[in-house]
Amino acid sequence: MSENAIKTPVAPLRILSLEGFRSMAEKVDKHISVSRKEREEASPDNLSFTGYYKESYLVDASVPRFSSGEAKGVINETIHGTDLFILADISNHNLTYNLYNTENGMSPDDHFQDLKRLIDACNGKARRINVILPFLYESRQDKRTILESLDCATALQELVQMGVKNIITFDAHDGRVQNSVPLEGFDNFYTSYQFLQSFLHTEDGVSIEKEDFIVVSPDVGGMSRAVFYANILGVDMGMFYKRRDYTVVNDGKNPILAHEFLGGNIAGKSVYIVDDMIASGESVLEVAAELKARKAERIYIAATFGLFTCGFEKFDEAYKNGIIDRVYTTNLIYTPKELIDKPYYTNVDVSKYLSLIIDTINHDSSVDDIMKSGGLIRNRLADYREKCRKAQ
Ligand SMILES: O=P(O)(O)OC[C@H]1O[C@@H](O)[C@H](O)[C@@H]1O
Repeated sequence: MSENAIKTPVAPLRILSLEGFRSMAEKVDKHISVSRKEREEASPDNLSFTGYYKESYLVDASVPRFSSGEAKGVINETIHGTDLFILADISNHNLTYNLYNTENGMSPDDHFQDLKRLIDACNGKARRINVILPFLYESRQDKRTILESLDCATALQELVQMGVKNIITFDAHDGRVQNSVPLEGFDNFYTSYQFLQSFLHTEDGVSIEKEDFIVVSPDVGGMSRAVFYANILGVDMGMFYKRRDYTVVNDGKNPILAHEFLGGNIAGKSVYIVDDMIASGESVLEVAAELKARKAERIYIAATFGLFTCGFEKFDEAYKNGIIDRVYTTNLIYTPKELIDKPYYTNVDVSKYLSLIIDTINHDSSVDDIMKSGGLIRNRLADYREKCRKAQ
């Protein structure tokens, strides 16, 4: 029996989603409802907790706006004494609001402000507030090296000052940003199991043996991620580093002169390029082209967050020219239908994992086991290898 089935929850669970993340919240809600129903039916005596199973845990809330662009957070039902999980996708650029009679696209700042409005609207009534920001707001502005704003740390501090007790995120650009809020909970989850599961299912039959498969990080920052995959798969890894012109600054960044490769032989191998995010796509596509020039066989790109800030044209082209074979990103952020429909795209569903995380934290159980996915991955890989062996 899982720890969650025997430990009383901190307080009744409720889930409040910002508008841009409702589809994920609905999926998560369903998973929790189903598992709690099963748990309650399986051991009715263990759960003397009223309202444990609910058809839905979602809270009715909204953020209406004035025509000036100002807004307010409104919660339309009681959340008194609850363990409230607020979900926000600050990257959802598909939403708009009326600003002086023009449709203004929602920016990460707008979403973050709405998140704070809804925390404010709770008016101290929830027993505990947990915030889930899968794509951590301002995660790439996580350190200060010049006279510049330290946006991620400041935002985390703001949440904590408003009473947030746990901040939950995924594949943070640099997890050390949690040091900015040392006295409250900060959990950074990885989705390696969900990625490999989806990859092995989609690329059924592809050889993942050392002589045929290699993991590559497109930059130094992503190296530990690639090392994890290479270790668990038992294959080699390589990495690129960006050679930059430090005398020039464009859009706040030093332009990249070249992607230099450090690693073994690529020729004839399938390459799994792993990264935290695809923003413009420049990094992964340049790296893919470099790998193809080194005679890579197939090229798979796996990134937790697919922002695609410059659209899909360059990816379409790369696919058409045989540079890339498939792109995997998760549903932890808004995924446009246009992307879902691409022949080279697979969306990795993380909703069940997120529901397990919420359920576990609501029970105040340790998240250690769900964070450490090594055992699960090993079992899945063993099954896959056995299947491939039999098929030979
Ligand atoms: O090259 P694009 O896609 O614009 O940017 C994404 C990359 O920039 C880095 O900060 C990320 O970690 C990722 O490697």
